[in-house]
Amino acid sequence: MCTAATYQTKDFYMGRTLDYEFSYGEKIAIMPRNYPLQYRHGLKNIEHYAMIGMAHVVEDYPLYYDAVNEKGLGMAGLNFVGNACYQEVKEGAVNVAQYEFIPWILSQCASLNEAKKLIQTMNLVNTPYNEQLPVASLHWIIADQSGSITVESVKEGLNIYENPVGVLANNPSFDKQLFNLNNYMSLSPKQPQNLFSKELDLQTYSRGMGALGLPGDLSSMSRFVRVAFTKMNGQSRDNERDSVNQFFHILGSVEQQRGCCEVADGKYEITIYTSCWNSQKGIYYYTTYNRRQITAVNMHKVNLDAQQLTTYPMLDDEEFYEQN
Ligand SMILES: C[C@H](CCC(=O)NCCS(=O)(=O)O)[C@H]1CC[C@H]2[C@@H]3[C@H](O)C[C@@H]4C[C@H](O)CC[C@]4(C)[C@H]3C[C@H](O)[C@]12C
Repeated sequence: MCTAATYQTKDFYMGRTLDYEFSYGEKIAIMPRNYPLQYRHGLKNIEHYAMIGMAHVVEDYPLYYDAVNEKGLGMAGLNFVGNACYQEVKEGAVNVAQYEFIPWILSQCASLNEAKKLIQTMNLVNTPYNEQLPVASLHWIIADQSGSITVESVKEGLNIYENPVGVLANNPSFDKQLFNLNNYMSLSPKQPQNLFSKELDLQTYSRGMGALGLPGDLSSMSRFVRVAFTKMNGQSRDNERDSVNQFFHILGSVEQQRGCCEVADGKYEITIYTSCWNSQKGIYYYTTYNRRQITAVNMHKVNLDAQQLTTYPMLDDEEFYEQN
């Protein structure tokens, strides 16, 4: 399972949890403007926007899971197993392999509006990166300060949904996730009133009773509701430290602890990492299952006019702060 969210304070933040039972080996990868970005089906854009994100890097090529570009447009791919369906390669079409979708958009689009237009021109195809790697079954959230969309390639074609919540989880399709929120409209951070019956003297005997009914399980439908509620009601000051901290708390509401979600005998899905980027500043923050300390990589600290990819290992060891 995975969950992605956006968050607006003074700056615009976005990120995701990456939940899985094994890791492909992740790195934080900065693709500078002159990295020779070539596409599988013949498209090329040599000079492009720079981007930073989490990727599995093969042969110096970043297979991005999530990333943000220097213009503040961000994107994350989340599992959409059983629903994702890509096209066959078509002669004469703008064929974009599923693993190229993130760099294809982020290298060319400075805003969500530009992304919406570019997506209309694309034929998203099922080409795998190589024979060792499967075709990933994903759907995507794309967002900047102006809003969010969800992109789902299904057997009927490409669906592009406005995403007014700025949240994405896994199955089912986004329209159903959004509709499901109707079931929770009475939830509130305030204490409830007794609307149950005038004849009964019902009392609020604990704080937090306004959110009674907020689903606490790990299913994606429930995580969608939980993150939406936490994000929509969460409060923080608007400076960097408080915004980033608050963002990690929002996604912390759907973290997966080892042991609670068994996917095969003795195999458990966990939150391998959580990311949060500041779209304006190009800073990519992350925590991992073992490293709760927030770690930051700033894309503007490398030469963004270079040609080579810069990668940083995803640090995964906890450093306890010894106070005495
Ligand atoms: C498994 C990851 C998604 C995690 C997730 O959504 N879990 C939910 C599980 S469930 O639905 O609820 O069952 C996805 C997100 C991004 C994916 C990776 C990226 O798409 C980049 C490449 C794409 C290649 O085709 C396959 C390897 C890969 C390196 C992908 C491996 C895997 O599919 C990743 C890592």
